[in-house]
Amino acid sequence: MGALGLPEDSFDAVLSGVPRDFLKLAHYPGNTDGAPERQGVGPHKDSDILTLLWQDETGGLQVFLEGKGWIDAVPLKNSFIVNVGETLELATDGYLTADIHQVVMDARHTKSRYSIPYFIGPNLDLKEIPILSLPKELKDQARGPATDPMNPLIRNPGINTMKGRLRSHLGTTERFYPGHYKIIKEKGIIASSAY
Ligand SMILES: O=C(O)CCC(=O)C(=O)O
Ligand SMILES: [Fe+2]
Repeated sequence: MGALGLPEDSFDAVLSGVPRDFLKLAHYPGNTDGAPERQGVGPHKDSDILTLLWQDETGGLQVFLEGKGWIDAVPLKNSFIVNVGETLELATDGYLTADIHQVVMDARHTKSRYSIPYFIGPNLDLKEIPILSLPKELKDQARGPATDPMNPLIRNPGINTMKGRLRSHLGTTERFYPGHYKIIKEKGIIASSAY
């Protein structure tokens, strides 16, 4: 919050409440037969506040840059990737934007990829994510949250988190939330994701 020119406690309401952070251990099998693509993670934004992501030296993670397309997030030893999540995009009214990323195990990646994302999530009991009162010079640069009809950013953190979970685990969604599954399949409004 200090980096945004705000008091350190400005985001306490979003960070408080029952713990809802989680850590995932991911394994993507290597692409050993030269197929154009093997199992990865489809393009998505993380729905949380921030993600701290450790990846091994295999590579496979890509970030979408406007005007440039997909670029490799080349592994840097002893470093973490920090993804801005949808919650921060909503809270800063689009001053910070959640990055669109994917994992593509193309023919370059013959070895298994291991990654450990740590998702820092919002208080699920809040009714809505508040908009932070950014200093004028930052506020002037805020473009408003993205309005992609394929991935609506929902201000209620419980519903937005649920959106992320449903699209991540389509098999479970089909079995226990058949109505939601139908919407995802028919309208495609929730892109594929691991989160
Ligand atoms: O495994 C990775 O490197 C990224 C996974 C990811 O983007 C996610 O789980 O949200
Ligand atoms: Fe992600």
